Amino acid sequence: MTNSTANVQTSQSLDINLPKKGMPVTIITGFLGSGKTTLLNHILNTSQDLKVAVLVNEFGDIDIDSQLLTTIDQDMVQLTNGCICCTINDDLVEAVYSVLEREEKIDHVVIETTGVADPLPIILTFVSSQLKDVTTLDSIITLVDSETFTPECFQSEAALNQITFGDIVVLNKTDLTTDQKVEELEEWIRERKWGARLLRSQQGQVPLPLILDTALFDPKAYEAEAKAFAEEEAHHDHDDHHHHDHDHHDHGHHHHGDHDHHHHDDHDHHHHHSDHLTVDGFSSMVFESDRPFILEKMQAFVTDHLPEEVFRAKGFMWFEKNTSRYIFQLSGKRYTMDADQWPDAPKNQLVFIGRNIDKAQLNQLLTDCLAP
Ligand SMILES: Nc1nc2c(ncn2[C@@H]2O[C@H](COP(=O)(O)OP(=O)(O)OP(=O)(O)O)[C@@H](O)[C@H]2O)c(=O)[nH]1
Repeated sequence: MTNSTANVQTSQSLDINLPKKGMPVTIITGFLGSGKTTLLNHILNTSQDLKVAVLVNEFGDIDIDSQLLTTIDQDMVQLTNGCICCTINDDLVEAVYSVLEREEKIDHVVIETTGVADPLPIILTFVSSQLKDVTTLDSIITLVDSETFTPECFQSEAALNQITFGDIVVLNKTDLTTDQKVEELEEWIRERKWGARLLRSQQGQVPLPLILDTALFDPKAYEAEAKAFAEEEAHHDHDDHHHHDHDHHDHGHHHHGDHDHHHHDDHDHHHHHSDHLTVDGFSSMVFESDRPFILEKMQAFVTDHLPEEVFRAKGFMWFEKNTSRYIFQLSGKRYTMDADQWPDAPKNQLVFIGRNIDKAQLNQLLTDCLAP
């Protein structure tokens, strides 16, 4: 189709000019530590011909996830395989547009949601906002930790909703549990979500054709909720005096990487906020230090003194008399520390997530592990 833009209405003409209209989008959800980032890395590593743009929605103030995908921390970064990664700071619509506006080839957008959030607001943003005209939601993938997941799961409504919304449910970490437990889980999930595609995996290793370009998402299932969502958004927009322009009619003027977010901060009508406060009773605490840890103290802390309320932790550790960077991953009772290299000056950077964390106490325990 060429030269037809002159005939279309102004409000649509820019969308039509958008190079990546109709972009397929996959949303990855799943509870804390279930393997979302691992699956994302699998997608990035095995999708040779497919150019994937990644949007990361982080819970916690530092950006560990996008650093685990690559080693640069800006709003939008180039991954080593040429894919791009963008952090959803405040505004999902903005983040999606900044991807669609890019000139290089992109075939698919994958969004990793935070483990503690209900994915519904993100889904509804795609089916009810202006994004519905420029993107196609392909499927919602829910990751499940087969070892730790139980239907009573952490009394978290979000964890259950994540399963209800999954078009594809990946039972991950099957290496840590028995076949029988996996079968029971599958049965339970089938009862809760009829027709979902169920897959089993270790380290998120699933064949990409089973999870990308599946067209399993059904917008009709969300019609009523989408309507209510759109009305509520309109209502909030109406109340908001200095509301910023959500229409991207001026998108041609944006320069990538310098999106101005400060005017979003003083109002919270965006349900898709990656909010740093409390989601479903969970909160996060960030610990950063330019002093190294003492290895023995840190190990004793992790194995013996970690408060029970901490369910998930991750980040980078620096130890005295040691030149490696350690990637720390803790999920439930398990943790790993994998050595690699510092991309720049060493620095401890950790995020702890859990319910009712005593932040002052946790901060003190960690400070006590630092070298003098
Ligand atoms: N044993 C085992 N470990 C796994 C598997 N998949 C992922 N892991 C590990 O589980 C931990 C959590 O994985 P992530 O991919 O970071 O989980 P996530 O869902 O992104 O975590 P959040 O972003 O905190 O919600 C990491 O240490 C992974 O290496 C698996 O199949 N088996």
